[in-house]
Amino acid sequence: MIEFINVEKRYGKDVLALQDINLSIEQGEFVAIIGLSGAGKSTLLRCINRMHDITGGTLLVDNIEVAQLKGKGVRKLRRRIGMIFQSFNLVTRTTVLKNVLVSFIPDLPAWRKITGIFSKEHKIRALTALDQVGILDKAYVRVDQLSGGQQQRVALARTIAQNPAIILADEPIASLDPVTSKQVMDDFKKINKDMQISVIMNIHHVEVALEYADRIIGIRTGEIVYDGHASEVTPEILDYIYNGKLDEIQDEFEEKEKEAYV
Ligand SMILES: Nc1ncnc2c1ncn2[C@@H]1O[C@H](COP(=O)(O)OP(=O)(O)OP(=O)(O)O)[C@@H](O)[C@H]1O
Repeated sequence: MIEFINVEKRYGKDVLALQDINLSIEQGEFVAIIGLSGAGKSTLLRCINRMHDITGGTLLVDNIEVAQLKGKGVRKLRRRIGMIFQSFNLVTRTTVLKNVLVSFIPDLPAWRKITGIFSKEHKIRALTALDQVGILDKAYVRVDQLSGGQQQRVALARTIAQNPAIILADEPIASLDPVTSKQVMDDFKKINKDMQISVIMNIHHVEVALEYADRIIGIRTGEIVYDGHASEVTPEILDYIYNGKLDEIQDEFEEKEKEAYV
């Protein structure tokens, strides 16, 4: 469970990125965070795994106060929390399997780290993760030979191979076309339902958020202005979250999607 209690995040003295954040996310939820650019979505996500430090309030992950953790504690926290980025963060010159195996490096004894020899168990876990996202047949293919959607699935396999309790996804489909986006979102949904992994996702595509997430959190200038079930989100609520600019944003995305097809 993730709990934000009166959380505040400032960057320097002047930028108040998050304020009065009170939130409780149970294990196994699929949550989409929506809001205008600059509203504070990434900041909220990145406070959970301590990529950013909060500057006020309390943030608990499974009853552990994240701000109190030191080196080893932070590493342990991050083993429980997978992170997926828009840009996939893969080593493209090497194989899919090697990219997934990389997630085991922190678990290896020193001699294995040096020789780069992974155990049979690690290989089985990596191949199982690839199977779970439907790209087992690509295990020995170089990443740079895959499509964007396939690369995002490799990133997802690398994350689930760690056996995380939570996956944070920061705009995971922003650089994908609509068809590929759907495949990747289906993977997230499957992983969430089958493995009970919590998924907390920042997403610009409102209609995708409403289709896939169970719960929507709307952020506007650093504050939560909506927190409820996806089925209860009305056009008025969206209008408020997006400060009346939703149509503008949708047009912009449609343009970008057209470009992705070219
Ligand atoms: N490292 C930083 N240093 C200073 N200000 C920052 C930093 N990161 C974010 N901010 C500011 O904090 C606010 C929230 O930014 P954040 O990136 O969390 O928004 P966002 O909703 O994720 O936006 P986007 O959708 O464009 O990614 C913005 O005003 C942003 O300029």
